[in-house]
Amino acid sequence: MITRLRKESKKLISPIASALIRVGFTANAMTLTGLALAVVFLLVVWATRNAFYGVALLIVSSLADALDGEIARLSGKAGPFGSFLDSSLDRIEDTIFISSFALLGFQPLLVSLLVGLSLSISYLRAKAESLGVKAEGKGIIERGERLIFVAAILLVSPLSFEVATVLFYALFVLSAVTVVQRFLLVSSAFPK
Ligand SMILES: CC(C)CCC[C@@H](C)CCC[C@@H](C)CCC[C@@H](C)CCOC[C@@H](COP(=O)(O)O[C@@H]1[C@H](O)[C@H](OP(=O)(O)O)[C@@H](O)[C@H](O)[C@H]1O)OCC[C@H](C)CCC[C@H](C)CCC[C@H](C)CCCC(C)C
Ligand SMILES: Nc1ccn([C@@H]2O[C@H](COP(=O)(O)O)[C@@H](O)[C@H]2O)c(=O)n1
Ligand SMILES: [Mg+2]
Ligand SMILES: [Mg+2]
Repeated sequence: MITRLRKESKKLISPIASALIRVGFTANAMTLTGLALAVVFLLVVWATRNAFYGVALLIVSSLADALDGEIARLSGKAGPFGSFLDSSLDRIEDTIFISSFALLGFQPLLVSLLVGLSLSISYLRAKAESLGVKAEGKGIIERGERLIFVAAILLVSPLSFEVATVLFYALFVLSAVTVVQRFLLVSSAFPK
């Protein structure tokens, strides 16, 4: 869903990306910055057991994920390596952000299953694209939506663990639905 925001978000993202290019930031440096912020996020949540501080890091890391591509495009350096780096590090960041729930009292088994669902959503897109099937924008909960859910759960958990748990289960179910949607998208594209 949020992928459709891409055009609108350019108004916000492009000026920041241009300024960063002027001070010498490269797309790959921004992609790596997103990962570094995710690692710091995990250390902060581990040390404080309170996600409130981590949310700011998650937001900036997410912003870095939106910025890296824009820096690449505006500097005319978008390419296959950057695409590989961006998507690969996204998976590590997704793993880090979701795994932090285990530090906040969520059921570790469900947390690990949710990590698996999140990675499966992205794997199915990658496999679909390798078979020539477009999967971008397909599925009820893509990465942008997942990040928003994760941020909401982290923000709410210190205030009401019950509400955070409802959001966690909602994210879990929506992620499972997205896996099925993307699976059906690809399986229906080819003769059995
Ligand atoms: C109810 C309240 C308590 C709500 C609380 C939540 C708030 C705190 C808001 C949190 C916002 C923030 C945490 C998340 C939003 C930012 C996020 C939308 C930006 C990153 O978007 C994802 C990015 C991913 O696309 P990309 O092509 O780089 O990567 C692909 C993706 O990983 C695919 O995954 P999937 O398979 O689809 O799951 C992989 O398959 C692909 O391989 C891979 O390439 O998208 C980039 C462009 C976005 C579409 C544009 C959106 C930009 C944002 C609007 C920019 C602003 C974000 C600010 C940080 C928001 C500030 C919020 C404010 C503080 C409230
Ligand atoms: N280090 C990078 C990061 C990204 N790219 C290019 O941008 C595309 C992703 O754009 P987003 O707006 O979704 O981040 C990616 O597919 C690459 O083409 C890059 O070249 N180098
Ligand atoms: Mg990106
Ligand atoms: Mg990305």
